[in-house]
Amino acid sequence: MTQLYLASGSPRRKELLAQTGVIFERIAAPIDETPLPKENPRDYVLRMAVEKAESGWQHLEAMGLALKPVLASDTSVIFANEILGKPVDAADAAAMLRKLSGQTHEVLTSLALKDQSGIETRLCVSRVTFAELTDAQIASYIASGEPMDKAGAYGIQGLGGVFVAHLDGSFTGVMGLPLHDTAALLAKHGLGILAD
Ligand SMILES: Cc1cn([C@H]2C[C@H](O)[C@@H](COP(=O)(O)OP(=O)(O)OP(=O)(O)O)O2)c(=O)[nH]c1=O
Repeated sequence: MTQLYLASGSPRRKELLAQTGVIFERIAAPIDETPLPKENPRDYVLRMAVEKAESGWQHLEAMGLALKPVLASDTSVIFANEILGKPVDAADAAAMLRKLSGQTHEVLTSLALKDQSGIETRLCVSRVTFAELTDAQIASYIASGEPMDKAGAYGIQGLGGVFVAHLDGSFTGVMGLPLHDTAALLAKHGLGILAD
């Protein structure tokens, strides 16, 4: 029986949550992902997860589904205090990858768990250092199609992993769902993943 709803359309989040063995269903959680003027990146990613979880909860209520906890998450790449979301086109992806080349950036992944008692959040912060990328490498990476639906225009779990010279943080967090933080949050709400 379903223990949890995942308010996400991300195939990465589905795959990562499935690794825990929790029995879940995915639900829609449409929100407006536009940052507020001068919004701090940490505030932004936390607000996105909260809005996705609230939207998912409303969807459950509207569909008459059982009110089980709703988990949502958001991933943004932050470089020089700028929020790099998903690229809008190939030129945008190339511009993002040129910025990240040879530099260290932060990947922020937020979690929000909504249930009848309220909503709880967590923030996972990772630091990722990219190797220097040539224009030819950037062009061939974009031609692979991998960057387009990913924050910061790369996927650490795919071909983009070859750009990552160093990671200080959570691999699963960078990929879209930090499993250590997720397990801790779920355990607090009675959804233990491993026996204590
Ligand atoms: C940095 C990075 C991001 N990503 C992905 C994870 C997320 O799916 C995406 C960031 O976009 P998000 O807006 O966080 O998520 P989403 O729109 O894909 O899914 P939903 O809002 O429905 O949950 O970037 C990777 O897959 N690998 C990476 O290394």
